[in-house]
Amino acid sequence: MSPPSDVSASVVARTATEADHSAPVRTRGLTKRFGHQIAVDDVDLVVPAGAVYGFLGPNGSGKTTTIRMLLGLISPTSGTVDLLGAPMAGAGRSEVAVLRRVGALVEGPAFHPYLSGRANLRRLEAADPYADARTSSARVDAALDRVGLLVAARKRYRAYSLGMRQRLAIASALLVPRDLLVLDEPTNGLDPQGTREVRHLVSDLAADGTTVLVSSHLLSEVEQMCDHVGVMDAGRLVAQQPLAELHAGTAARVRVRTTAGGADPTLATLTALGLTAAERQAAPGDLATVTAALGGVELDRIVPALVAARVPVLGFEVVAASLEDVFVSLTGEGFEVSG
Ligand SMILES: Nc1ncnc2c1ncn2[C@@H]1O[C@H](COP(=O)(O)OP(=O)(O)OP(=O)(O)O)[C@@H](O)[C@H]1O
Repeated sequence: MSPPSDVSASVVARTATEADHSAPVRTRGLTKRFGHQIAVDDVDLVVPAGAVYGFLGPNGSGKTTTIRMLLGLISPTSGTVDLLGAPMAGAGRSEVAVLRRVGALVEGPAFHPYLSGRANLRRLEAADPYADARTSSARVDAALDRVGLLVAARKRYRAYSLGMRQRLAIASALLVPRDLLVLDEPTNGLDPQGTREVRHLVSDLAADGTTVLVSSHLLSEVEQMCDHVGVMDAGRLVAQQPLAELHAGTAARVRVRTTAGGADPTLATLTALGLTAAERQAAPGDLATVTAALGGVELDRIVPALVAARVPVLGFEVVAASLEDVFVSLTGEGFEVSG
């Protein structure tokens, strides 16, 4: 679907002008086709240094495919990827060196249920041809400590809660120091407690200066965890902005409470002033609430115009559009807002 609103037009325009050459993740025209299907379509992703970047989009919108291309797990049909300032053109030595500084959780590692958390990480360490065996045990314990699992290090994996299992998976991505962490839907399938644990862990890692790219199909999660957001829809990146800017740029609506019944003149008055998408909802006790998008209409003209039209105004307020409104306008109906 093409971005329908003026909101989407402005945020996409911004994407094109954004020029941050120090960005830990930058793609240009990144595209992936599977047969006739375009899974990722001309994506210019820019993840600024130090950001917690929420890669948001409905299931099937192309997030995982994009992440797999970033990490060199599949090759793009066209377009380029720069990670930590270096072009990722193949599987050469320089690419491997860059990828050592990138921790990733795409499909979680397979953990052995009867081994402890610590023993599981040691197994993964032992399988890493680049790992220094002399520092292995210290690094395993540092990673366990980083995700708050040192006290449970000797417990068997199968006794771990869902949140602990996911934190162990993130620990496996932290066995060597990382400048960039890429997490694909890290809270998928977790209970609320596990989700909170992962969210806090991501905040802690970001506070230490690690840039984090985290994908999610849940708006509430991105709102709570991230400071930047990129929105995918049907393979296209339809918005990319700091979250605060997206909030600031959202169209405000006015809300009028009135007792005007019958042929209520409120809708017509607001529309005549230039407000758009006016809606009336009846409320108990002869009350009605009329809302409309403010657009560029001067606020101080509204109440006098309503009074002149003999609308009994019981209440008048301006409400900022929620991010949910913005994302629904970008990706259409059916976008999941929370889990
Ligand atoms: N290996 C593949 N072969 C064919 N089609 C694929 C392949 N991988 C992904 N696709 C298709 O590409 C599209 C994007 O999938 P992708 O997994 O990247 O989306 P997503 O946003 O990560 O969604 P989800 O959260 O459900 O994984 C989907 O229509 C999917 O069916």
